Amino acid sequence: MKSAKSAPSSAGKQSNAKPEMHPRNPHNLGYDFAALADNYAPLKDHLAPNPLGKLTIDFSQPTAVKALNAGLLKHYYQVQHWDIPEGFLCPAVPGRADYIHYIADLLALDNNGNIPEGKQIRGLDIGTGANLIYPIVASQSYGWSMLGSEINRASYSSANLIADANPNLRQLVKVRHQKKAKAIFSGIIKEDEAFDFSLCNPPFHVSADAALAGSQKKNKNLARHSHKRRGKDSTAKNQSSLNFGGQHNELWCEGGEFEFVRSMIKESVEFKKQVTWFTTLLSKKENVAPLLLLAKKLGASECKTINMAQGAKASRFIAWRF
Ligand SMILES: C[S@@+](CC[C@H](N)C(=O)[O-])C[C@H]1O[C@@H](n2cnc3c(N)ncnc32)[C@H](O)[C@@H]1O
Repeated sequence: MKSAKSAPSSAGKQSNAKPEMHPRNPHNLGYDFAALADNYAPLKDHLAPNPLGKLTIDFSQPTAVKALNAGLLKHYYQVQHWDIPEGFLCPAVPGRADYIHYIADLLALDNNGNIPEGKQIRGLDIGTGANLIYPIVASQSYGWSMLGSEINRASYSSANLIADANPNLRQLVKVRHQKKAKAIFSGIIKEDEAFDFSLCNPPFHVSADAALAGSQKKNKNLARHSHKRRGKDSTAKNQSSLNFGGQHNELWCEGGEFEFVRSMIKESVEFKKQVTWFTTLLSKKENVAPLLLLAKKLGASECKTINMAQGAKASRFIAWRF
């Protein structure tokens, strides 16, 4: 494995993460809106000073969040053309980047503490979404080859369009359509393929109703914060708009994230010779112990929980290998 960077001493740390982003995360210092807009002009239309006179955007407005993302992806990841269809999940880039940097630390454990870089490192993103966010960050941060899988036709087409529109992505990123409703790895990983890791941001709600309620709660909070930040009236229109998008079938599946990851762990046994580290985000802390227990029962030789934090928000992913 080629390596240029060393993992920080916190590499592979399994608990008590500090409330800050990964040290290599370029979004650690917050958004420099002026610099982003200089590099991506459409963002200018969405900038306004907050009550303290600092430039910001209205985070409750989907078009503003989308413009911020396009600006971030251009500035930090050399993505010249990025767009998603209306209503699809618009990712918060800093948190997604954290997952990738912690995976790099995980891989460094088997590489004398050095972060492996280059296209010989292969990653698989289960459910890459219409936005292709993880393959973008992984390929442009570390030069890794990434395969994204996606079950939703429209998301699959959108992810492919993004890769096609950017030669730096197309060189390293492939997307495959998952045709089987219940499959995770099967139909995606070919017999002669091997991956250093898989990652996943699973659909986490148990039903369409729960997904809708979750989105509405999130948007209400954002509209309230945005109102405070910008000293503007928060309107009913703001509160009902889906700022971070997320078609319901992107955000929910039968049984929620627990069932999704349970299937993933069970299916991972069949692919244990082809994937070194299996990983997935878990939004609910209480799902960690039973799912890792299942992995152990099915023969995993090593299991980890990697805690992350973006400001006040704690998150985590689990990792297992055979
Ligand atoms: C929460 S979204 C994550 C999207 C994107 N990775 C992100 O982080 O913004 C989950 C995605 O998984 C997709 N999905 C659900 N089941 C799947 C499966 N069995 N195989 C591949 N993708 C699947 C959904 O269509 C959706 O795009």
